[in-house]
Amino acid sequence: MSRPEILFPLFAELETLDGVGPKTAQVLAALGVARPKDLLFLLPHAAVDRSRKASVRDVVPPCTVTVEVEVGGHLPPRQKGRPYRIWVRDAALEFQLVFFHARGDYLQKLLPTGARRLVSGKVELFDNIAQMVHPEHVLAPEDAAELPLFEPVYPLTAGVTQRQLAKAVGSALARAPLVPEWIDPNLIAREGWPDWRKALGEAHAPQDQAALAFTHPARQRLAYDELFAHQLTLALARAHLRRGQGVASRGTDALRRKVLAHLPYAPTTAQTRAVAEITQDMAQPLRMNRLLQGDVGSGKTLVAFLALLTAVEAGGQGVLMAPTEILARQHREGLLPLAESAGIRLEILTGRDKGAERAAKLAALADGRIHILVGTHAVFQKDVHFQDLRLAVVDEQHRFGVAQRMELGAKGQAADVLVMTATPIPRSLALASYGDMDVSVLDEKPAGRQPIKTVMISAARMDEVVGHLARAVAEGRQAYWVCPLVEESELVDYASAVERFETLRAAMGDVVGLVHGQMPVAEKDAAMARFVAGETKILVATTVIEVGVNVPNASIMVIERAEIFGLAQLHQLRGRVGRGAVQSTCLLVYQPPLSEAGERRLKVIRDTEDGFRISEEDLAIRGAGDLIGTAQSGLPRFRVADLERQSGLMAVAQSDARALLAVDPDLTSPRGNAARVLLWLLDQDRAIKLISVG
Ligand SMILES: Nc1ncnc2c1ncn2[C@@H]1O[C@H](COP(=O)(O)OP(=O)(O)OP(=O)(O)O)[C@@H](O)[C@H]1O
Repeated sequence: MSRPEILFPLFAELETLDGVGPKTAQVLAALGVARPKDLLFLLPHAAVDRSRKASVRDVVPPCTVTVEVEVGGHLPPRQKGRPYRIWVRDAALEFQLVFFHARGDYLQKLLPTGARRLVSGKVELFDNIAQMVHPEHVLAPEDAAELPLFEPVYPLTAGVTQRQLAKAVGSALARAPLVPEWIDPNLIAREGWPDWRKALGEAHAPQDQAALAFTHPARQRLAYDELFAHQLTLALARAHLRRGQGVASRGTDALRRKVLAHLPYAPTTAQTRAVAEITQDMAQPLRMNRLLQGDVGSGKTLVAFLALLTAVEAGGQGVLMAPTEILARQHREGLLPLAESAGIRLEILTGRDKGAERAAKLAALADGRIHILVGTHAVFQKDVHFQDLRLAVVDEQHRFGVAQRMELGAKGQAADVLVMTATPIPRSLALASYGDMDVSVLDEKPAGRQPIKTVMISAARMDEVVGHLARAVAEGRQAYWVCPLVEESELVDYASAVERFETLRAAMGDVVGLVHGQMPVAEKDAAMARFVAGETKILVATTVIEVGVNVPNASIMVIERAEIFGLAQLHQLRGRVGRGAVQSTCLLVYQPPLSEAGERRLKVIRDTEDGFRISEEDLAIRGAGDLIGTAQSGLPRFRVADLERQSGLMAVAQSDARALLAVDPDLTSPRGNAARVLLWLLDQDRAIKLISVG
């Protein structure tokens, strides 16, 4: 489907806008403004009161004021480095305009003696004389209308001025067409929201401070538009995936029974429930698109494996994709005995497989001799063919976005998709990231786990930390030691893993191992393997161990410079211990002095092990944009909507979007067509391609 014609002017080149040349266009591009329409959604974040006063005498300096003046006379600097002064007089008072490093001929032109000018800027008292240093605006009285009484302030990037931006926005606004309404009329009426064009006008021309608040109807509406477009995309993706002729994979329970009998423990209630939800979904002829969300250590891997067995029981194959080589290998090690007990073949495929060995694996995969494949991204390479892929499990996919999920489904005719994430996220964010999926939650940890003892300790007491560690190692325990960065940064004195490794090794000998992101993969694996085998007792690491690493015997976690880590990250890191039956300890080592905010954050970690609570606190402290690092999280970057403060709108948008698609799956009704316009405006048009009817 092509772009609606009414939107053409908004999709023209930026240079077609007033006051935008090639240079400005480049600067705007850095702001994420590619087309005139993007300017519409670049809302002012503040505004300056430029209401006209008769005299600077009417205000109490220092303060921004806008007055009309008559230029009295110029006082060029008598010495280099001194300012250039110009006497002016408003209705009641004489004062000075002050310029540093300004050229006299330029100022003579701007403010000729005897002329009348509207000047606006900050006045302050200097030697009891009112002065305005570098007025922000100087206008001829006949141009006064150019300066609104309440001047919007746009987020700026170097290289473009407020005035240029305001002009470009104005020019884009003039192109905003009358659009059909895409929001549910009942909702509009209930909320008292303006129509789209009016909302844009009001948001860009605030008349008072209240107009800048996220609660203002114009802003609420524009935020809702954004959330609605996003949820519509997710709902379309969901409908599309489910519509893709799914295969009903009905298990026989035969393999699962064998594996469960072999396990040294019983699944938790939550695991059993999740498996039931998943297998029920797999038995449907619709394609499954499901998220398995579970806090650290809640036992997601077993759930995924039982789902994979269901695919095999139904006569098909399954694949489990991990984000890193280390994790893929760990899954293989953990699952191999279980696969053997079920009498099926499980293989691993990563970027390291080459030549004849790889070819043999691919052949075995293509004719169905391999039942379950575990691996990295390599499992989705073009030449990897399954005989009958029924289920794709993706581990730790908070690094993927909706677009990648759409691609993933394309492998195998209509494989069911199960995504595992250990990142507990608040509901509003979960809806933003995973609104296209159905969700199973593991909200229970396996029995017998002891709470982790978490303490905050100053780096000044490093000797005690090392002493504690030495005693624990002597008792046969294992520990992780996490450092923030690999190489000593020139700017910030972060502890470096390499350096820490060397000092610990000097103190404790070769029971100390090292693993960091810059190491060659083979070395990394070998270091991990030595730790898993218990050959090394202390593993100094960077955050590469953050996600998913499982060494149940490790019961101590030292995190150095804990105050600079994010809460979610600390929670993930700490989750590496407390996986066995012994009491585990987590030492949050901070560099004093600890800031108030730093202390508050570390205390959150110290006081709870509940990932969902931690994520709520994190959201409260940091804000949604930061929370999972939007760029890599797949969480869309909302331009207008504020996920923290407008989170309520997200749920409304989701049900509204699903409701619209229920009655108009192809978006062909008048409201459906209006929604298409919205999707184009907000760069969600790829969703339209998912609709069968163009
Ligand atoms: N029901 C259970 N009872 C006891 N132990 C279990 C149970 N289920 C899983 N485990 C064990 O708990 C540990 C953690 O499981 P798993 O690695 O699947 O956690 P996870 O949910 O993937 O957590 P993370 O995201 O932190 O890696 C493993 O050693 C696993 O064998």
